[in-house]
Order: sequence, then C-alpha cells, then structure tokens
Amino acid sequence: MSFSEQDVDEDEFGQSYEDPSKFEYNGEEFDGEDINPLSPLDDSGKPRIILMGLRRSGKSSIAKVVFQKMSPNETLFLESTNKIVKQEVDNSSFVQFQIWDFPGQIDLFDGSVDYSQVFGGCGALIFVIDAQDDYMEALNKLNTTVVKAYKINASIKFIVFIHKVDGLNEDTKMETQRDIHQRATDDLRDAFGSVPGLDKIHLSFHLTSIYDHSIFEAFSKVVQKLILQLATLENLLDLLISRSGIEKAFLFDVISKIYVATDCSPVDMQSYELCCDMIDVVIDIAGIYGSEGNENGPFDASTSSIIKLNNGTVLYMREVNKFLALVCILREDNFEKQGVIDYNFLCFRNAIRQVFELVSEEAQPTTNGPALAEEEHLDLANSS
Ligand SMILES: Nc1nc2c(ncn2[C@@H]2O[C@H](COP(=O)(O)OP(=O)(O)OP(=O)(O)O)[C@@H](O)[C@H]2O)c(=O)[nH]1
Repeated sequence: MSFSEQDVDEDEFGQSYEDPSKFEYNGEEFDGEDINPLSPLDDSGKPRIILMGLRRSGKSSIAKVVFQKMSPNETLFLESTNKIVKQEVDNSSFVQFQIWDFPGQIDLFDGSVDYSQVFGGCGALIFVIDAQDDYMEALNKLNTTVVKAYKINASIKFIVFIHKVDGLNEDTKMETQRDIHQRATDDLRDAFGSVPGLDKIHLSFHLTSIYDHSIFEAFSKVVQKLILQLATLENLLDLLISRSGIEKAFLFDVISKIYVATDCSPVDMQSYELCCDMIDVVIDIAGIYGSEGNENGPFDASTSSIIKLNNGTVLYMREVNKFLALVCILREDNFEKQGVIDYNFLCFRNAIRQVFELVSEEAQPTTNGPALAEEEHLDLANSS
C-alpha cells in the first residue's frame, strides 16, 4: 500500500496522513460474507469442535451460554443430553463451525457411534472436567478419549476446560489446575508405550466458568487454534498497536464476543471483560438509536465508538466488517492523535481484507498465511 505526495495532508501534530476516505477498498465495503477463516476437515464445509466430558460436567451449558446467549442461571434447568447434539455456529458470525455436544454417559467402546467419522473430521476436541467434583473418573475418560481420537486423527487440537471454577477460591483453583495438568500428562506418558506419537500430543488447559468471561476467553483460544491466518493477524495487530500508541487490541467476532486474534502482549481478563462490555453497550445503543433501515443490523463499516474511563483510559472500537470489530485500549494522551490511529486503522482493515481475500482465492492456504504482515507492505503512520 503506498500513496503519492499530493494525497498527503498534515495534522496539527505535524504527522502526515492520507485522506482516510481514499482507503475504502476500491470503493467497496469489506463485509466479510462468504469468508470463513477456519478450514473445514470434512465435506460439511465447516470445521467441527467436539465437546466431551462426564455427565453434568457443563458441556451443554457452555455451548448454550457462548453461542445461544442463554443466561448462566437458566442452565440450571437443562436436561441431560442423551444423544449427540449438533449446533451450527454460522448466523451473523465470521467464524463458522459446528459444535457437537456429546452425552456424558456415552461409552467410547460400545460400537454405537462410528468414531472414525466423528474424530476424522474434527478440528478441536474440548474435554470438560467439573472442578467442583471428584475428577479421577474424568481424568480416566480424558485419557481414553485422547488416545482413541489421536489414533484416528493425529491433527486434532486437544483442550481441557477445568470447569465450574466459580465455586473455588484462588488457591484451590491453582492447585486444581496444577493437579489436573500433572495427572493428565502423566497418564498420557504412561500410554506412550502403546501408541507411537502420543508424546507429541499437547493438551492445553483453561480454568472456566459460565458465570464470568472466562468461558468466552477460553473458547476464543480454541477457535484461534483453527484459524490458519492467526500468525498474520497477530503480526498485523502488533504493528498497529506499536505505531498507534495503543496498549491492547482485540479483533472481535461481534456477535459471539469471541476474539479471533489479539496482539502479543498478555491478555488480562479485566481488559477482555471491558472490551466485551463495550461491545454490549454499542449493540444496545445502536439497537435503540441506530437507523431502522439498516438491513445488516446495528453494525456497518462506519460504526465506531469511544468510551473514556475516569482513570485516563480510552476504549476505542471500529468496525472492520459486518462481523468483526477492532477494540483497542489506550491512554487518553495517546488518543489525542486520533487522526493517526484512524489512518492506521484503515491500513489495517485493508490488510485484513487482503489476508482473507487471498485465503478464499487459494484452495489450500499455507499454514502461515500470506506474508502481508511485514512492515514494508503496511505503510502505517507513527504516532510518536
Ligand atoms: N457453578 C457452575 N455450574 C455450572 C457451570 N456450567 C454448568 N453448570 C451447571 O452444571 C449442571 C450441568 O450442566 P449441563 O450443561 O447440563 O452438563 P452436561 O455436561 O451437558 O451434562 P450431560 O448432558 O448429562 O452430559 C447445570 O446445573 C449447570 O447449571 C459453571 O461454570 N459453574
């Protein structure tokens, strides 16, 4: 991306930038439709995420709270699942996939289910362990499930949700996580003798609860494992924040509040919660005061919002497309150069569009994604 001399203006800080209106991508809006950044592994066209675990561990509650906006208290009345429930996550969502919720009582060896088909097309397997219960039986089932699934499909990503941690104090939480991590990896090591390659399995562990944002955060990490262009998106966000005086930036799937990427600085739960709350506020306000004729719902490419907190922090949100929004956290003094941030955002948005356009053009995208995130391809302005 480059621009010629005559297009350049200077702002009051002596910072030069191009008229942002020129950065509409060939005058078209990037609506993100028909692009799924996740790669399908079977002929359904959507990748599959499987939820497994013992009975009453919380699997259906997770799927309903995250993707059907059920309130956590309502899950108290959920009936036990007695057959595999398949849920499509695709309406109004950038990341499209299927969730298969397995009944807790299912026996992996009773022959009633064709597991080569189930695990063969699976992208990620989430095993849910109830941290408020005795977890020895759950650990045994985790081990047999991982071994069986890995034998069928060695590319599955395995994630363990240590769930219902809302009932535990901080010390017990940490101790439970350490203990489960230790036992689960030891059990897998013991199984190494029988299955070659098992030593390469990596289990990730997340402490989760449906009563706070931890379940959204953990699900974001799961979805990110399936995004082929993740490294490229992260590099783009790193470049954006370093040039714009931003402290933290999340690229959100607006409706699910899953973040599809963030910059390389660590995520703290409070920042993530603040950004989620901002999205809720914007959706509510846009729902009330937004234009009625907007067929895309409350959001379009020109939606933006600024919230100034009384601790000198600014939350800044910009729509990337119909489904995606960038939410940034920055210091109020750095927001004085909003023109630079806006300019950089438009470069960023174009780069994102190019990443996904290239991917949708390529039948077999490469694991690293296109090399767009290199500085010479992205002429960002520098806020300092
Ligand atoms: N305290 C707490 N309770 C939870 C949490 N998640 C789920 N629950 C409760 O756990 C119970 C069981 O939840 P379900 O979602 O039905 O469990 P499941 O794993 O789908 O159960 P099966 O369908 O029998 O396999 C419900 O009463 C939920 O309200 C959580 O994060 N914290």
